[in-house]
Amino acid sequence: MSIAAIVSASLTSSIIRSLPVTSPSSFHLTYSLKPSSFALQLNTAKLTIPSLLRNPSSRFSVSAMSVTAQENLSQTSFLDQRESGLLHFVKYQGLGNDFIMVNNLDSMEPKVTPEQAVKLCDRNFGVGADGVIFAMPGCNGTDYTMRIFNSDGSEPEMCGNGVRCFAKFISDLNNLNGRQSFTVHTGAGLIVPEIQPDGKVKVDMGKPVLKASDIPTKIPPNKDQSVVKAKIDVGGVKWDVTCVSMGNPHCVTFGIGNQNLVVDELNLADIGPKFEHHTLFPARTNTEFVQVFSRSHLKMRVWERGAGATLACGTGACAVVVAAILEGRSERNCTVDLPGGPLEIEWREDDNHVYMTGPAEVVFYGSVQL
Ligand SMILES: N[C@@H](CCC[C@H](N)C(=O)O)C(=O)O
Repeated sequence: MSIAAIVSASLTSSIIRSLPVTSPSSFHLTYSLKPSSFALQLNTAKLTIPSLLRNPSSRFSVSAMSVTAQENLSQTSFLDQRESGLLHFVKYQGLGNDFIMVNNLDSMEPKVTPEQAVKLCDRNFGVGADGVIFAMPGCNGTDYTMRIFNSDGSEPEMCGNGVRCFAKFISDLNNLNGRQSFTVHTGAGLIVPEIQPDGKVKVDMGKPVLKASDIPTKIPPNKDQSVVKAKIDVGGVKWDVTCVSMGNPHCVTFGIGNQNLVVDELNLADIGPKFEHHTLFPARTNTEFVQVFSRSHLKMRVWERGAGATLACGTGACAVVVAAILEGRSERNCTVDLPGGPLEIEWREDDNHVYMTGPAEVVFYGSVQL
């Protein structure tokens, strides 16, 4: 696998949308190894980049592109790599949780295998991402289906930051005729994102699952089958944990006994894998370590199943607020600070659904040979 092109590290989605991409003969690209000095020079308007992604058959012929590199990038090899077997993608990030988004709207079969996803996600030898997300046709009456591979190639049921990126990706790919909300089928069931006037995405994440066997966890449950404030031994230390599924499994800890966590002091790379692979979690687990600032302001760090330490986890932030409420530590509306920035989370009493609001942005458009 080799990266054939990386386009536009600093251009925003709206600028990209308005960029005129022309017929092959008039497409001219000035490529620099430094993203900040990248420039795209185009002539008359015919196709937009999103329209190229929408209609693979109308993709430009790369052999007609003129490439100029400031450093000694071989023009021939750069173009040769783009002749066949290319995957066109858009890289998105939600609070630094980053994804390679694939237009898979013409098939229910992912265009990338789990093994290829591992290579694509590699930050040294690939594009670099926490996961690969596929936008697929809807099923069970939904508008779309979202599937995701973690950076280790495993397939989780859901991804909160990913579904916000998915919403922006879909609105770029498809003319939604002013509609800002649609339904998405996921492994966690029906998810409903809504793009807000300020560009952030609010997502109805559905109901949290609290029944131990459904999360799943083997921690002996309370009488109501939930696992709230249970003690488990991880790495020789007795941690207090509450377990929540947001479609995918989460183990939330506010610390050890009455000691409040200072999350910046944690050695996540040491303790995270011990939770993830603990025998009490038969499907492995995502783990959130939480510090409470006030009843409406929490701070968390996450060790994700199949992806390790990430800058943010949307389902994790939802699980954290559910756990904080169950443990009597917070109100139903909270700001959750993550290493990549804050998310607004609400666990609504009337419908028992969790709502997540946060950003999702384009990082760059690119093509890669699989
Ligand atoms: N980062 C995601 C969660 C992605 C899936 C997770 N690693 C799992 O295996 O469950 C989020 O924002 O929710």
